[in-house]
Amino acid sequence: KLKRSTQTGQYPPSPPEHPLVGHTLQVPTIKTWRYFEKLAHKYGPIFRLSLAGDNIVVLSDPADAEELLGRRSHNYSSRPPLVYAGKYQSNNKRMVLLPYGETLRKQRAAFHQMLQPRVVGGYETIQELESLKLLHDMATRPWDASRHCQRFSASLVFHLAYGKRLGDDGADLDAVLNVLANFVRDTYPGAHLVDTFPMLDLLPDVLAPWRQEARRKHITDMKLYNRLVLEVKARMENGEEDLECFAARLWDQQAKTGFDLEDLSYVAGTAFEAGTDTTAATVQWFLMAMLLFPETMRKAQVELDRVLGADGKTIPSFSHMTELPYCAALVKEVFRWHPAAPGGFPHYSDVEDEYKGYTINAKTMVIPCLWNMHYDESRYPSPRKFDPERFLQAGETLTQESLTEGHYSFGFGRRRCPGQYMATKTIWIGLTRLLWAFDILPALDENKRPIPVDPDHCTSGMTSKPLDFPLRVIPRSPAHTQTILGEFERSR
Ligand code: HEM
Repeated sequence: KLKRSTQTGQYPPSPPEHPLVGHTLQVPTIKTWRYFEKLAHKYGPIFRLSLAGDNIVVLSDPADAEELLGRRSHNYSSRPPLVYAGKYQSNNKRMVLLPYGETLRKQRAAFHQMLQPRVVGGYETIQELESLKLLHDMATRPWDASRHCQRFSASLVFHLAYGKRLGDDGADLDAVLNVLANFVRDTYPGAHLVDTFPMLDLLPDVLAPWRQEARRKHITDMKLYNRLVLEVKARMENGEEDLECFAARLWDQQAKTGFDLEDLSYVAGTAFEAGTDTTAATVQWFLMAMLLFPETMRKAQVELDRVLGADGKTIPSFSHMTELPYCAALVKEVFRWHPAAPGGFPHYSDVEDEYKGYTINAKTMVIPCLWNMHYDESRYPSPRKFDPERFLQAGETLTQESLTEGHYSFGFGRRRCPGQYMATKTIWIGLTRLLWAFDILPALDENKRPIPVDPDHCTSGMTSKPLDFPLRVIPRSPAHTQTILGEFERSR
């Protein structure tokens, strides 16, 4: 629990707290960001919570996040330590959970090399191929939209990491989705008692069965990730020298980076873990937005027909991006309207700091609440309305990089998402092609009335996506379907 410091200023405001357990019993474990929204209205853009022994400061104004997590990033670039998921399940090597230091620096450098704006153009072929498969799946099995979104994201990042596609029902897909499900569960706040009471880590193995369980998960994850990167190595040795994927680049540079098999496996695997759910959630939020704000879909389709012709013969590709400003604005509005990680990823401070007259203790979890930033009336008028026009009025020139700007969905400072340029292009091609190909409409009940959908019906956790909702995905014309089926056949 926070104690009043003697020399420095006061702590940020906070709701009344219990003398022993702080705010632990008040903070809901589901849709925590909506609770943060209420607190920000009452206590302002910087407030404090004390949760199960952790000091937390929640930031709701991007200017504060840019100052603390950006300009003062030397102090706010760590992550809260997780004994179960970080130390044992990940052997202190999983990037998303790493404290600030040498291992993180090396892993981020490897990511940067593979994902900086200058090189992401190299992945366009993969993105066009996987988004074509998404259209094909939607056209042939429209009732399974949510699974197609999952597959699109998983297969794309898998392809990028290991240079091969995920089969529809292959063992790889199940195995990697299983690792992902474990990871999401085990890093959720409160998932393991030892992370609330780190003292429990002092217990010997016989009294701490959770430790063996976490180590077993590490071994299972490693078996899969080792196999995948070793397969890439074998392919390179068997003559596929031009294999274009993360794992291949990591093997190329191994002498320089000094990564061992385990490091290499984690770096490639991390791309998959961090990139899959976030991308899938964004596509699913888009589908829901189209049901709720159909006029924005129509406007995008008018723009697409003007640029590509209304005959359904030309599928949009990256070469059309600058001619489609409304589609780009719509993509940005999806990131704004429902960020995939609405609560924000926690950063962690190393030493005590002073900001706007407040003391922020060492070892404080600093959470940039993306939801509050995106629902600030003064920045985004009528924030609940999905309105791409808000990004067009600024009159900015459109570049691929600008898709990451104007919203905060990729976080802040030195821990900002290293996949952001790749991710925005994936989302752009996926969404633009869906808009070109389909009318995305509410499902109808037995009386032919639209079945309402509610964005509040969503999952909670580090990422959030809508719970399955009914919808109709209808090809815009037989010619559109013909083009999709024809192009898909040619791509096989
Ligand atoms: C729409 C898709 C995506 C969204 C919304 C998203 C969002 C985020 C956010 C909010 C963070 C935390 C930033 C912070 O701590 O301030 C993050 C971290 C991360 N993202 Fe993404 N991401 C997406 C896709 C991807 C992809 C495709 C990759 C890799 C290919 C990726 C790799 C990572 C990694 C490795 C981290 C951890 C960085 C660190 O801890 O230093 N992400 N992402």
